[in-house]
Amino acid sequence: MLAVKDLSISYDGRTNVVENVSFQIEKPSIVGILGPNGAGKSTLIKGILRLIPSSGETYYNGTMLKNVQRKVAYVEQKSAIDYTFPITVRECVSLGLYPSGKLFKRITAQDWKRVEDALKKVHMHEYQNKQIGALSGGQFQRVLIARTLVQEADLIFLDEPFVGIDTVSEKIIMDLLVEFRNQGKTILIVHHDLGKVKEYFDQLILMNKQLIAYGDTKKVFVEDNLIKTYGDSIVVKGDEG
Ligand SMILES: Nc1ncnc2c1ncn2[C@@H]1O[C@H](COP(=O)(O)OP(=O)(O)OP(=O)(O)O)[C@@H](O)[C@H]1O
Repeated sequence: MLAVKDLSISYDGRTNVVENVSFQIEKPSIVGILGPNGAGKSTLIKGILRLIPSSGETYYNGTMLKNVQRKVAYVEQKSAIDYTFPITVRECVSLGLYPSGKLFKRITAQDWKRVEDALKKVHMHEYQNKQIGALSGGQFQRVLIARTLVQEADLIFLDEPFVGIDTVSEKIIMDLLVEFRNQGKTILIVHHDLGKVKEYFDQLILMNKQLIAYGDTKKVFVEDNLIKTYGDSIVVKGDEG
């Protein structure tokens, strides 16, 4: 279970961009984090992970999150990643073996087998010796998901993983995330395409600096909450399509 309590984050020490956010994810789920541009979605994830200073507390299965980092994976927004870094696909995935950054630990044959198996899962095995810079956006996102698989993370944070990627990659990733959820993992995804929300997410967190609503998608993804989150201009689609 993930519990976030009273999380507030400010970049300048004066104005909060995330304010007093509290929520709980009780069971293994695929959770969408939704809100307009600048709502603080990426900041919320970084604050939960303590990548930036935040006030408040975060627990995973009753333990403070910072004490279970081995079990937590984070795939940042594509725009924040340096594609020119000279590293092959299999080396990139192997970083998941030692998330604490012990780069020089010897990687055993068994470890490489795990890397290869993970690459097969995302249909990227034949690219394993290519440089990451040679991949398409969707292929690279699949490699990053393979890295979380190798890490054996139980709690996975993905920031806009489907932006600018092909539909084949999106389907491969989504199928794997469903498999992860069925194995007991929880995945939180910053997402902005409202069209696929009901299809993709078990639970939602709606926010606009403050939390608007959270819980089961069926209950939360309703017109009233969407207007509170996005404002009156939002066009809410009915169930017919
Ligand atoms: N490193 C930073 N320094 C200062 N301000 C920042 C920084 N990162 C984000 N902000 C500001 O914090 C607010 C929330 O940004 P954030 O990126 O978390 O929103 P978001 O909901 O993820 O937006 P988007 O959907 O556009 O990616 C915005 O006003 C943004 O300008």
